[in-house]
Amino acid sequence: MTTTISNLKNVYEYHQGFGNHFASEALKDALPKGQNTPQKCPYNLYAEQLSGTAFTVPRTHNQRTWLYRIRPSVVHTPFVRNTSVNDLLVSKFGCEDVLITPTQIRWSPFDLPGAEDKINFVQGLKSLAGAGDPACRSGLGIHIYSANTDMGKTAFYNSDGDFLIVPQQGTLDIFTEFGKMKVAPNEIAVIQRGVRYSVSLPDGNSRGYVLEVFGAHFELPDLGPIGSNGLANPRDFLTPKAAFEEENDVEWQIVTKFNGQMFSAKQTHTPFDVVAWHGNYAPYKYDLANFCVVNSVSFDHIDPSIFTVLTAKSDTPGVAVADFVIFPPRWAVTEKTFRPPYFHRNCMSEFMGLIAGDYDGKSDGFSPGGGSLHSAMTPHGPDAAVFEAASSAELKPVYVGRNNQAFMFETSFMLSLTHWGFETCGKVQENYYKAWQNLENKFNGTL
Ligand SMILES: O=C(O)Cc1cc(O)ccc1O
Ligand SMILES: [Fe+2]
Repeated sequence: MTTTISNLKNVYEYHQGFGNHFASEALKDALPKGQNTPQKCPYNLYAEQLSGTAFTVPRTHNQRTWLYRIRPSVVHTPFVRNTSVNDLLVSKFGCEDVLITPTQIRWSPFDLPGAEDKINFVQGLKSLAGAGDPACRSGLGIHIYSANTDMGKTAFYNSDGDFLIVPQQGTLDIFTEFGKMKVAPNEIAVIQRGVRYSVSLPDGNSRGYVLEVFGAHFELPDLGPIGSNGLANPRDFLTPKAAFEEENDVEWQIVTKFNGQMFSAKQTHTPFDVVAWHGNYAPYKYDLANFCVVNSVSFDHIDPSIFTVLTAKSDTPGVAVADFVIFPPRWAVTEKTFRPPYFHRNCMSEFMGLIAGDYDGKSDGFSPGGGSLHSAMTPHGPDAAVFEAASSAELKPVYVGRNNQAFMFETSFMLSLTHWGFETCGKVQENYYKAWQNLENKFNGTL
């Protein structure tokens, strides 16, 4: 017999704030008072802790949540290797068959699934590039997803790292153990290691980008002399409030990526049975329109670190495993300045994607749903057309694209490419290098 009782309270309601310790109840008094593990929990719920950091890290870094649920998540059959879920999601960049090149790469928009294909979010994830290995808790993966089907009674959790998800087309309706959140293009979501979720696609065809970090969690960047406000403000981060369903005698599949391999297990109850939770390890979303842009109001092009939304720090101060950086709509007002991105070679590697509109560094060929990779020490910068136009443009204040939203995953790791990303996807633009070939010698020897 099947019973599904949906508790509609709190659905798409959110707690506000970044990194807060929240207390969330879908039923009144479902959280134990004054302790975590009472002999009997309210409503006969089971107490379960989800740890996001080692127990013993410094208190300021400690992340964990207590979940009060109808059944503990251990009630499932053994995990079995399941290669049919997805074999294009790659994690072991140090040892798998990957490709290495310093050359500049640009991808045309990645294909949406064909109408005859039924691809859900987990099946639609494909790796483009990455570094390191989840087993050593070090490195990152850069993936895209392209999907058109709800996950239904399949829940996914990533045992390897945190996902920062950047939808480019189609809203993601995500049922997590912590509650439900809707994430539309121009919003992002972070779903940490271990958190179970199922993605529905109310708009059908959906596409986006994923940054996976293996050994770190995302933080707000330090603001230095900027002071205590600006960039991504903590109160604009939204974590779902507890919302649960009760469902028995219904088959659920739990899928996990564990040390780079896909596994699945079965259980006969919903994993979304958390009636209450408290703690600071919980998924969240953020609307990029809330980013408070800080930039030069006098002269010169400032480094893109001013646009950092979130950073996953390495153990070296100031050096990120990966930064999530955006190029949001903003006023450009600098005087006597070449305003677009400068020519440069960076010790970091830069993967870029485009959510909507244009990017001021490129005149064409960089399109929403596509991407580019400029790896460590590989030269890049404005294309010839952008250089010509910006070198003689009138420097009045201009608003840079009301609907533009480009972003960058910037990493201190050196990235390898997957076969799918470099070959099979068929989206790599052979002629990308030509974007710069018309930059002529204009040297005239006199001032
Ligand atoms: O390469 C890019 O387009 C990203 C970028 C933008 C910018 O304004 C300065 C440096 C940089 O790497
Ligand atoms: Fe760059």
